Amino acid sequence: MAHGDTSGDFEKSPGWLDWYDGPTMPTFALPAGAVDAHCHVFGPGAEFPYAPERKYTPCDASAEQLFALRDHLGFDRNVIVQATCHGADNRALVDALRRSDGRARGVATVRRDITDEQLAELHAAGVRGVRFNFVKRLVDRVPTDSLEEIVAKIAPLGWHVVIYFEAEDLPELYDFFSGIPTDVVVDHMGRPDVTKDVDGEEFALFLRFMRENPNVWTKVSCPERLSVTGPRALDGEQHAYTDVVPFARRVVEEFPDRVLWGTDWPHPNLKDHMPDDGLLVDYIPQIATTPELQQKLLVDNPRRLYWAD
Ligand SMILES: O=C(O)/C=C(\CC(=O)C(=O)O)C(=O)O
Repeated sequence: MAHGDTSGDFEKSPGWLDWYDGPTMPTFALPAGAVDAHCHVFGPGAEFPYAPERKYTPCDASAEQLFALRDHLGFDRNVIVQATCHGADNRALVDALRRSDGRARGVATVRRDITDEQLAELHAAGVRGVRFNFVKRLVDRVPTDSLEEIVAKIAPLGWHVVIYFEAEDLPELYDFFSGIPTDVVVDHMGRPDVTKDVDGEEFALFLRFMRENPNVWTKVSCPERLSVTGPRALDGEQHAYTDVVPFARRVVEEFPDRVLWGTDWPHPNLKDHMPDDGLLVDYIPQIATTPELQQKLLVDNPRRLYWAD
């Protein structure tokens, strides 16, 4: 289970939970061509140092380890998302994309002074989007000021914008997000508080946001991050995270052509437990209940967004 201290000059944040070693083989057979549309690579720190401005230091999670997990779980492809521990230094991401033989696309983090040449280089490596993190514990300041400037630069490339925020911040950011002209992908359904009613005001606002903005997609991922009651995806549990299921199912059923799913491996910043990724895959049929919905969620939608060319 332990992956040792991070190599190089880095020491993991206190209490850091390492990714689950030896995940089970999922019972749910993924459809051919399935995409894990939200995962990360971390370092290795000795080769790709963590960013000085990071809010946490993870354990290493290399491209080889990610691709081994992909093959074990039965995914065909990955979308690798830049995490805040690497800041706007996309070298680990680009290295992983280049090693993937075209089987991974990326979402980068860039600063407003990025040049067209640098963007072209990222595009050639397989980057198709930029991520803006509005989760306050992960960044020094929310990127409202730089977003418009960066979007103007990436829109001509056909890229989209990934936003990560907490449900309680959506009211304040609603109009701003609604003004983004490119496709927009919201991480983890905008992190709903699942102790609240799925028919309540908070989640209704998120559903309205998707309804009013047909360019908005969302990842129905990370039940392990959102769940309060569990049960956890451990010890063979086939009905994990039941409190998150109604939220994710609602989104999949109302917006079947604008949903994505990913493992979130190596699951940064989990405090409570580290899920068995095989059992996380077994969570999928609880939220996408028919083969048609599964095909859209896992194959058709991510391919349309990331492998259109
Ligand atoms: O991996 C995720 O999606 C969630 C994260 C980490 C993250 O997004 C980041 O560091 O950029 C979180 O909630 O801490």
